[in-house]
Amino acid sequence: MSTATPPVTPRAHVLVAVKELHVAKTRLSGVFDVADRTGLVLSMLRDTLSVVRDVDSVVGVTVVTPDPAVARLARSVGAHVYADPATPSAEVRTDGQGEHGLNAALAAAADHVRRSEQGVDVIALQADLPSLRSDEFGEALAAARIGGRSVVVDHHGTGTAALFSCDPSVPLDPRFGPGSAQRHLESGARPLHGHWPGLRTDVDTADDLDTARALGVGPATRAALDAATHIAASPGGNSSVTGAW
Ligand SMILES: Nc1nc2c(ncn2[C@@H]2O[C@H](COP(=O)(O)OP(=O)(O)OP(=O)(O)O)[C@@H](O)[C@H]2O)c(=O)[nH]1
Ligand SMILES: C=C(OP(=O)(O)O)C(=O)O
Repeated sequence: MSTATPPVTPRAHVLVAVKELHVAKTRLSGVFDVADRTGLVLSMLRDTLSVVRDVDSVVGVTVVTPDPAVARLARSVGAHVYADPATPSAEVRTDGQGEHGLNAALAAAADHVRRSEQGVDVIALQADLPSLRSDEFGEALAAARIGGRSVVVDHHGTGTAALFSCDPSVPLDPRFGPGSAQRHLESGARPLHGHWPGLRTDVDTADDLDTARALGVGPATRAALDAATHIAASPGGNSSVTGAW
């Protein structure tokens, strides 16, 4: 009789945070009206979740949100919801603590997942990755599994597309917010190197949207963009024709 320990199959749980829709994607407010902006946020979330769920070894996805419409969408595609008590909106915070609510909610959700699913890898992934491909996320996850805490820096080189904790003894310790790449690296997260343009392209501005469109966006985002009324041109971007993306 063999006494060899069977290999442990890696399992991952992905956390995706979305704030209250009425204050989401404010940097796109000069481009889309509130209804179209809300539609785009939900559509990018739908595409991001759909890709992540296709990745082998992803055993769970949790959307961290105070927003009921976001929670409904999450449940409708089989994701869990971790209720984040609404904090004062980032746009009205003047104390430099606008991201405190986000990081506290992600850390609490990560602890909750780790208590419920022993030994699972935990990843905080941006919600606005309409060009994400499952092979990119799978490769990044494999690289993260070398161990500890690691980070995929976004396409601007300043933000964080994804933060991984692939060691149950290492807390996720999220430090999202403007300039978060540097904070994650300075706090010991290992940078993951790979050609993952879709994973790195989080969409906050009209120029980001142009970058994502050039890569190709998922079907929900495509439909939202087709349906949207483009209210202003992207300064410096390709979207100079009002009404056409
Ligand atoms: N659950 C939760 N999610 C948050 C919170 N703050 C930000 N987020 C989400 O975290 C991600 C990055 O946030 P931001 O860049 O601040 O917001 P954004 O809506 O992407 O864009 P802007 O409004 O233009 O800053 C987005 O998916 C947000 O919806 C929060 O307090 N709670
Ligand atoms: C909050 C972040 O993202 P965004 O680029 O959406 O501001 C971040 O990169 O930490």
